[in-house]
Amino acid sequence: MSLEQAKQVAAYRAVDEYVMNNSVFGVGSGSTVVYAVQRLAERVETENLKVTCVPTSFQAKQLILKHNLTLGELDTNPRIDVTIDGADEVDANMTLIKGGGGCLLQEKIVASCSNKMIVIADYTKDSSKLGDRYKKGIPIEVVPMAYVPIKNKVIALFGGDVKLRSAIAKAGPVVTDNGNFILDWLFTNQDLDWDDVNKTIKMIPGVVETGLFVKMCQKAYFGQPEGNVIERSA
Ligand SMILES: O=C[C@H](O)[C@H](O)[C@H](O)COP(=O)(O)O
Repeated sequence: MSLEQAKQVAAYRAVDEYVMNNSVFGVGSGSTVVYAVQRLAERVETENLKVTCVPTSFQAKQLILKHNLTLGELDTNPRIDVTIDGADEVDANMTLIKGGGGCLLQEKIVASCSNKMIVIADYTKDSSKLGDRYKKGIPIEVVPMAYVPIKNKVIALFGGDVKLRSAIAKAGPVVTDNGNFILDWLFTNQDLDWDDVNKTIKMIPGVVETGLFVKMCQKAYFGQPEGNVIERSA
């Protein structure tokens, strides 16, 4: 079974178990979420479900529109029943690294407004400690003018190295959906207190959000090479 099929089985399982009629659904971002929205669209069609979808990125909004699903926003739907989102890595304590695809701020806002946050991923995201498998570091979304002092402060506080993320199809840095830059912090100590790290980095002026999701996710589904799905709960 391919990696894509592993993503698909996890996404389908989560949507089948968690999305209910007359509910508000937070739509995460990334390649795995594409399958979740596909499955939701099938269920809306066949079961005539009424679901309002709140996006976590430009990509998520486009997915909702493409499948003719009902688009909502936090102004009108400040409470979300369940958000289903991908992750770059999930550790044994259900702490997540997110933002590998440049989306993390709106994802964290929507997750924070959700009764439940469910992660869908393939088996390569399942780790014991952060950094075991995801080697690109922890994304930090920053206000552009502050990226150099933030980089220096993160290194002084916690060590490792920090890189400004470069765009691929554009000269210069990645610019997020919110007009900010992304720093990737390549940490070396895997035994840090991630709750403390998250709070400390967030207090640096100019930091908008970190890709560390601590105590936010209740359940993760990992699609396996054999086609089965492994679940982990917080
Ligand atoms: O920035 C992107 C988001 O945080 C994604 O949810 C995360 O990178 C996982 O994406 P994928 O499902 O493509 O591995």
